Amino acid sequence: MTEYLSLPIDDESAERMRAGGLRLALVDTGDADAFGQWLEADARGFHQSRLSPELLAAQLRGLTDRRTSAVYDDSAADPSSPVSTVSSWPARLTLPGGSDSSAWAISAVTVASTHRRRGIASAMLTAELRTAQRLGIAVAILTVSEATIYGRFGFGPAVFAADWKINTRAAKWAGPMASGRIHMVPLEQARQDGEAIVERIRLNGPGEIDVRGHLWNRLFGLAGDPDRKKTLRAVRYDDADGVPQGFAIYSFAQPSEDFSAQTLNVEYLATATDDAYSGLWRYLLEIDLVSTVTAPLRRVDEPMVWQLSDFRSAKKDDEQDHLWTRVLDVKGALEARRYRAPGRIALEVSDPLGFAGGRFLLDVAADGTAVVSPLEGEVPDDAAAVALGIAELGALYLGGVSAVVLERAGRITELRPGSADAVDGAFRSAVAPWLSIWF
Ligand SMILES: CC(=O)SCCNC(=O)CCNC(=O)[C@H](O)C(C)(C)COP(=O)(O)OP(=O)(O)OC[C@H]1O[C@@H](n2cnc3c(N)ncnc32)[C@H](O)[C@@H]1OP(=O)(O)O
Repeated sequence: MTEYLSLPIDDESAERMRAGGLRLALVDTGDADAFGQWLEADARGFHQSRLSPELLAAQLRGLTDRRTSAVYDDSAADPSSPVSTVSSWPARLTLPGGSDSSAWAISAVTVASTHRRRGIASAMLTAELRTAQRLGIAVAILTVSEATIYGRFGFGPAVFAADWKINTRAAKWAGPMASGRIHMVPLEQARQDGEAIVERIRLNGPGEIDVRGHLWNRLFGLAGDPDRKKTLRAVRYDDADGVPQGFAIYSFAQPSEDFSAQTLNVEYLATATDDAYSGLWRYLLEIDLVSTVTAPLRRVDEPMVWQLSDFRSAKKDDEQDHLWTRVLDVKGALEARRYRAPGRIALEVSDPLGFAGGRFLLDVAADGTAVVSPLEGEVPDDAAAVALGIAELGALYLGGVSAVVLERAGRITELRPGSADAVDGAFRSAVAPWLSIWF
């Protein structure tokens, strides 16, 4: 489906921009000049360097599958350079229960520092949400630069990630001994073999999206960034039958004074089996001339910690919100996922922006599927009941946030005692949701 690329720009936001002397438009990603200016504006918005010719060429080639919007100020000194950027596409988001569904992924939200705080980002984001609704997509998602921006648009933090730091001089491997073997592989080969592995495991836990095209190439340093490519190494894990079951990409940072105390950074690690997981972690933790392994953007409940002789040798350097979720269609979103326990839950959802609020009854069957119907009148006697904002529903959606905690924080209200616990019984995921990349 490519309808999302050509659907006309949102009228309401275009009108709002026009009233302020600005022009909201779709960017033709086949026009190298216009799209090149957009890509430069995007890099400038995140305070990144100007794009090298290689990086520009790779992005011009690799990002054409995104709906690309810009705001222009025709009175500016350089009117061809956008004063605001955003891009979006329908990603496949893994939901609790092992299915996936279309989610509107929003990225590259920038407003030039000359034009900030005039409502441009608000116009762009509400345009994105209306566009997703017009396409019949029930949920919008994004990874954020700051946790302060998106709550007002109805997004809640739903997936968290941790940066791990392991002291490899203290950590001794105490986990299972893997039965397969590790192969050094060129980056191009890891990219090729890795694609099938990642596709095989994508539905294993909620929160992941399909990583393809430019995003996928970028992981391997194959998206026009020669500096990144220079530093990366790749290994593949094959099981005892010779079948590839995992891979890792990593790089080294060398300290100036002690050559035997280098830091290995795990750039990406994907495994399809527990055996591959043990094999690759053990390999990464036992490399010579390394005293520290850092592993950013990993699971908050990484099993590796339980495979070390010294539990304290692995610490979280950081743990923070990663994927934010915005429900645009309560029925569509809640019926797409599965639940852990049968029961009935009444949800009174408020949405100040008017996209998806209302009163709903969620009926979960014994097989974990659910039907959502509008709730009119009294809450049925046998139902739990909570009142919550759309951002809180977004936070709960993938099963990684506790309704009991949100209730204690005053973020959701129990309309019947014990209802937050009932929500958790149905909504929580056995494994913490995880998303392995930024987008
Ligand atoms: C998914 C992603 O791409 S995440 C990346 C987000 N982008 C960046 O971090 C790049 C640097 N920052 C920027 O480009 C801009 O500052 C943006 C995009 C964050 C905000 O753009 P603006 O056009 O200034 O926002 P806008 O004027 O629409 O602000 C809307 C509201 O959000 C608030 N707001 C905007 N930015 C921030 C912020 N960084 N922190 C807290 N509040 C903010 C505004 O004060 C305003 O509040 P109000 O409605 O109560 O008055």
